[in-house]
Amino acid sequence: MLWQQCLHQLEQEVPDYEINTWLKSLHAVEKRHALYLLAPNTIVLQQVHEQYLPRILFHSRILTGDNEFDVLLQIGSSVPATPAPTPIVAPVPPTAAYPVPALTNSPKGWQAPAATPAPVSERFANALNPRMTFDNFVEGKSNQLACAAAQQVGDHPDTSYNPLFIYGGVGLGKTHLMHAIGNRILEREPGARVIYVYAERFVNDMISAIRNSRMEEFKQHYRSVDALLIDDIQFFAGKDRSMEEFFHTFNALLEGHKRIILASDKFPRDLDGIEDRLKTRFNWGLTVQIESPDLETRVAILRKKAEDSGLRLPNDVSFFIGKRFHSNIRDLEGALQRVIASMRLKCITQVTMDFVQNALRDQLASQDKMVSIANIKKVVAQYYNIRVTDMDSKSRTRSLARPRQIAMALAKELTNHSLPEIGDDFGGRDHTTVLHAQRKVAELRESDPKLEEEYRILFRTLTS
Ligand SMILES: Nc1ncnc2c1ncn2[C@@H]1O[C@H](COP(=O)(O)OP(=O)(O)OP(=O)(O)O)[C@@H](O)[C@H]1O
Repeated sequence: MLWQQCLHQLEQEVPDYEINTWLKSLHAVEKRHALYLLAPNTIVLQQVHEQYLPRILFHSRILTGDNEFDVLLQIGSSVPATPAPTPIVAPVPPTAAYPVPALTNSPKGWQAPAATPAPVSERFANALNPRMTFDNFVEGKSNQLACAAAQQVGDHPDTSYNPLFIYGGVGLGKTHLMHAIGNRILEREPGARVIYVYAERFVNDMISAIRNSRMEEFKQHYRSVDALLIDDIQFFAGKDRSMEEFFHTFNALLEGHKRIILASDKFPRDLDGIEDRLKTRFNWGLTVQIESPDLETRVAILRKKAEDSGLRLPNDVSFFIGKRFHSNIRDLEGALQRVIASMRLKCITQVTMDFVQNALRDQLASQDKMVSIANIKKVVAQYYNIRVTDMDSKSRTRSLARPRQIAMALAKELTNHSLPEIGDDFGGRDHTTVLHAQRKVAELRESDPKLEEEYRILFRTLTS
């Protein structure tokens, strides 16, 4: 039960693929003021130890309210009958940005100093992820504006971009940018009170504050910050009391010239179930969108992430992965993580196309099902209100030829089929026709905003 609650908290801070790859492979046993986490092998043990242990310890102590609660990590499938006499792995020093209670090494294991109960406000606190910074955020056309605005807000306390509202589809970097802003503020003003929370956390904190008659403390906590960053604002939809409380928090912060940074999956006006007075306020500062990254940006992100993990990806491999995992960056990262995990398991140091195709076999198969040429033809035909058979016909009428060209360009961008294969699938056309279509569409996307918008809509429909 405790581990499930802990995982739930971690799911708000750690990408899904990391949760699935590392944390969900642990078997948890709670025993005598300790949580034993049993790892299936040394790779998982090492990764959990290096990356997540301070957070797990932090959440366990907050959740149990026991500042001496231990988390013990070991390999195996069962817990020894008596508690381990020495720490199974050495504690990781907590990072400054993440409020892990101070740890000391003791004969019993890891222990917090007995006389330092967590401040009550920590019950409401949530931390910034120090690994999400501007330095490791790769800029491209799709996120340039959002990134510039975020840097501005992080660098200048007196910015007029207040609130900064970032919106866009899943896994495109909104959360990363928010953490980067928070980390930048702390870098420049180490004493600043910066709080990052998911809207869900704000709501849960409020519910528990009401239940425990700590509403004043809750208000004080959220209204006394220098910067408040709230993610997934859409979660407030329909939660009237939370919206009311947030409305007052928002006003108090704005009046005090404190920074507010918000993120959501939609443009403020399109947020269903959110009060109008809030939507209007969301637009008072600057609203920026993050869009799906293009292939070059995906490849650049992939390379950066691989390099950060000490891996050099050959050109063909990075383009292959970048091309196949196109819908969002979280999936792209997931693919890379899977490749790295397979490499570690098989003790491989050089990555090849064959190895990657094998390591990602299941993911590629499900991608293939989603974005087949047949599906692209169907979706594009529906969108332009023409028949699917028109995609294969010889007609050169503009109303049919343009959608056909768009479908070919999408097939080139979203599938791994070669030009001749695509040509074949479009009524047996030559590969030069596909190449021409691809170039024409690229040119039109630059010069014709309407076509650019249509292309983006189709891209999103096919990849979401
Ligand atoms: N431009 C980028 N450069 C480097 N990493 C990125 C970039 N954009 C996103 N990422 C990474 O992709 C993952 C998903 O990003 P993030 O969690 O910020 O997405 P999100 O837009 O907040 O998604 P959701 O709405 O699902 O919460 C994170 O691990 C993040 O670090």
